[in-house]
Amino acid sequence: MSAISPTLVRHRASDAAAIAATAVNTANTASASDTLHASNATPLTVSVDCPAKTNLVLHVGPTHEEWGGRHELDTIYCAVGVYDTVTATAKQPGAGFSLAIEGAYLGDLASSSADMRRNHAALALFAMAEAAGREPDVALTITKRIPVGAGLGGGSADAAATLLAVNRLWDLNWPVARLRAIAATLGADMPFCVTGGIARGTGFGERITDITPDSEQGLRLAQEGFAGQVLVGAYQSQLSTPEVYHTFDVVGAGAQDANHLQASAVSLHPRSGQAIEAATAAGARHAFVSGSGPSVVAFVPDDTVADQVITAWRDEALVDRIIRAIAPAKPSIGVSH
Ligand SMILES: C[C@](O)(CO)[C@H](O)COP(=O)(O)OP(=O)(O)OC[C@H]1O[C@@H](n2ccc(N)nc2=O)[C@H](O)[C@@H]1O
Ligand SMILES: Nc1ncnc2c1ncn2[C@@H]1O[C@H](COP(=O)(O)OP(=O)(O)OP(=O)(O)O)[C@@H](O)[C@H]1O
Repeated sequence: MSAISPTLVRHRASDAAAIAATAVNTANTASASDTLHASNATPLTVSVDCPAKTNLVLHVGPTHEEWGGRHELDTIYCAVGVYDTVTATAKQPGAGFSLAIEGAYLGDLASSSADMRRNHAALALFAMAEAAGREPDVALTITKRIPVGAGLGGGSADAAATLLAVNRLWDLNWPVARLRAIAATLGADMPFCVTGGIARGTGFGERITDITPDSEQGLRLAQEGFAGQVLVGAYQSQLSTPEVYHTFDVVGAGAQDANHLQASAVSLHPRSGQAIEAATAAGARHAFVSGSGPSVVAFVPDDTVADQVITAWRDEALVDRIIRAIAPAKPSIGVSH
């Protein structure tokens, strides 16, 4: 795959909201007549900006049949300020659901064979409808900015955003614990994505213990450089999470790797390993494969080091796209009537 010159994209929640306001439906567009006209009571459209996730530590243990063959994990999740935006708009009763996806980097979501009913956001809507005993008469739009199949939990973020949006759209106001319980039936990363921030994940990743910034562990992580400016090195190619885990079962973890999946991700996508070495040499405090990869996350202490890492990645074309963001980050919910 010839590397294109990486483009630099900056993300702030306000940017995400602004871009979301101009989202244009590109598939399965909801017809205007399906959408309920303005009413004075409940919100008609709820918009959620939901950040990506990375893993500051990802220790992988044995598989468990009762978890569908998933591995036992002990991980530190950290939400990263690259945001997808999901909007949920009430439709006429019986109109059914619709899903539109917009964005410049849609990966395999752009293919005509992508089944909208299997999209993680649609699955989250169906799970909420079942739990609430309602029909999923909601028009969903997703504005994607989180690279797809990158190890950044993009699908999980969209699913979590949908849970949060529908919880508000239908005035359910269910607590986080209930939303996380529904999220855990959909995917390992999703319960964390409901709240973002920093948290420990155990089980297959779904058992969440929040780590607040002012806690001893939160302060220690910040002192170690796991907070502030982050550079994400993203790629046109994707990695399959199941394939990375299967490769881990063969090659194991790198002796010094905090992310036990790093060695298998790099064996499947060597450019990620080169990007980690270049970022470290350029002064990054931490550089590692994000989750199951291939994207690379680099925590940098200041603009000078950030520019050095960007130059190193660009000069040697070690990544295809560079995203600057802040970590940790949290979802934000907006309501319009
Ligand atoms: C790699 C991580 O992103 C790290 O946070 C997650 O472990 C993966 O989370 P995810 O993509 O939400 O994973 P799921 O959608 O639940 O599972 C996808 C596939 O990944 C593998 N998988 C996932 C989680 C886990 N603890 N062990 C696994 O072996 C399994 O093959 C599973 O069928
Ligand atoms: N809303 C969505 N956004 C992104 N991918 C989705 C979505 N819905 C379904 N998918 C599918 O899920 C697959 C994994 O996408 P995703 O971006 O979540 O990967 P990932 O970031 O590697 O996930 P994780 O880090 O949780 O393993 C993609 O191949 C895509 O086809």
